[in-house]
Amino acid sequence: MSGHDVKTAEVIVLKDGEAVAQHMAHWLLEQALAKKDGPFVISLSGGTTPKRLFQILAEPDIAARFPWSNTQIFYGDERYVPTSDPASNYTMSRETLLDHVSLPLANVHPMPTDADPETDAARYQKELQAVYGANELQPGKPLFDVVMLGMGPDGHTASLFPRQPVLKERTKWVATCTPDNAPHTRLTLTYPAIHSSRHVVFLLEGAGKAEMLARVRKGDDSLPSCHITSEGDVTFLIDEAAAQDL
Ligand SMILES: O=C1O[C@H](COP(=O)(O)O)[C@@H](O)[C@H](O)[C@H]1O
Repeated sequence: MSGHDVKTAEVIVLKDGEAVAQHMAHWLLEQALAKKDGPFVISLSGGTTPKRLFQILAEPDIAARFPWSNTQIFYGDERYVPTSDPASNYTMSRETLLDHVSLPLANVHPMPTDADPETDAARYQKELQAVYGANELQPGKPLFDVVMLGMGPDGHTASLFPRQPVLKERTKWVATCTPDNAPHTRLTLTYPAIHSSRHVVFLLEGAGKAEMLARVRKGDDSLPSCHITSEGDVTFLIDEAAAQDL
């Protein structure tokens, strides 16, 4: 996988959403097994796209080989709702994946949503810092092995929404965002936190993603997804429907 930003990113096109989810699951297993010098740290994306991937990771064939005890699970964004709310990204991942594998509880890091958004963003940053082992991001020492991302119909990714102050955040690792046209306040990783990664992988499927993806690849910098970078590599793993305007 190669390319430090969305314009130079490798684009892998597979037949359909099932093929994308299968490819990602096997690739993640390889990455996790290859990680020998510390924990395998992953940030999961939210929304509906990763659901099938999570189910595949929970199937016995992969789940039995995945080094769960060496894996730390974080989230790229969260809707500021209780975990009982069906909009919770954490809850979707728990129901499809976490409840079905031998992952120590201490290795799962849902974004907290029980104080207030600013306090909880700061708490989550501290939780990341504890696993990272430092309070400042250092080039050459990526925070994440893998950051999974999706993309919304307005070009948002994680909860980096168009025109929001969070897009200018260069210091915090986690921040709040209250989008104009989405129902919930969000917590989100910021650009610098996502940049501190070995691999960023956008998972996109369906014709609904096609136009936005084409605009991102052409460099429409009004779209938050356009500004995603990684000190490692950025890859688009997409299906044929999402690729139709490329
Ligand atoms: O709001 C969100 O949307 C994007 C895309 O979601 P999807 O349902 O089209 O897969 C997602 O990546 C982000 O994490 C989420 O919170």
